[in-house]
Amino acid sequence: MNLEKFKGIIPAFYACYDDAGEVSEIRTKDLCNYLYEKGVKGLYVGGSSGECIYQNLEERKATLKYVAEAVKGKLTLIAHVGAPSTRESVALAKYAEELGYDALSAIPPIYFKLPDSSVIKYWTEIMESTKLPFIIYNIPQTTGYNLSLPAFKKLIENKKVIGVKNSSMPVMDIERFKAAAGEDFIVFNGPDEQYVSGRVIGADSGIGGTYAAMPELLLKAEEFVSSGNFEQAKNIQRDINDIIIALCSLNGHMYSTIKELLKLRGVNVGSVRGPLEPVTGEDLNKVEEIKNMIDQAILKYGR
Ligand SMILES: CC(=O)N[C@@H]([C@@H](O)[C@H](O)[C@H](O)CO)[C@@H](O)CC(=O)C(=O)O
Repeated sequence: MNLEKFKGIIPAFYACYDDAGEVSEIRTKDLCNYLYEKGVKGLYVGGSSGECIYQNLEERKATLKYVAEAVKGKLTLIAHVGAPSTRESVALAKYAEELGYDALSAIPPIYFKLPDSSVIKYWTEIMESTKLPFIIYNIPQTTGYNLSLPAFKKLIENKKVIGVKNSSMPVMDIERFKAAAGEDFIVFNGPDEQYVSGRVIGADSGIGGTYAAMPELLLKAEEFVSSGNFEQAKNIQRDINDIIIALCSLNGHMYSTIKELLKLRGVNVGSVRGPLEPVTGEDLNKVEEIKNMIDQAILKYGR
């Protein structure tokens, strides 16, 4: 399979709500068009940034549909279909296939601590439900499940597995997954704070939750890495990290800060859904300062 379409900057897509907190078609499409115009490679739809665990099946299907209607054929589309039950995940997977998505992906099962055998069975049942390729999603800090190398090796025996989105913090995990799976396989860097190091140690591409807040900077970081300009890659990563720390420093959840920031950048996707908390009071004024940090960095590196 030609994996080129998965290589590049792939923002994790945010849940887009109207002012009443319902999934919004128009705002979903606005964010798609905004990111397309910025030049990203694809979208990872309905993952952590998509607030998937706070949405019901119909809402998740609606988002998959609105995104496909807006940018199918223009961007690589990966549907995150991880859900509390296998049944729901399979329903989402089949729907994503109908809509023409390029690949599926899923977190491991949540809430119950299940053995490797159950996790592998869950992922395999999703894979077997469609003809689409599958990208494993390893994110131990939120799911409590840390994908081991033996479990990974077992999973990649299935040729439908074309990649892993690795959000665990040790960059060495990326190196080990890449070493085990080889060239004909995509390892996605998950932690945006180490995009550059993830790429240098073996990641082929990146999917991230802060990319949509500052796509220009991630695209530039990728340009520096792929052209071998490691001094500038290191510098831009430092600026990206200052921005991520600022995004996490306000009184609401990071996604809420990012959504306020996006309003200032010209695209309104509403706010977050509880139990995530919105940014309030004085802290709302600080979002402007974060926008200025991004603007300054864009000017500094040129894009
Ligand atoms: C734990 C977590 O949310 N990790 C994010 C990161 O991109 C994260 O937002 C970023 O590194 C800032 O900490 C991604 O790996 C996952 C993600 O964005 C998604 O699935 O939507």
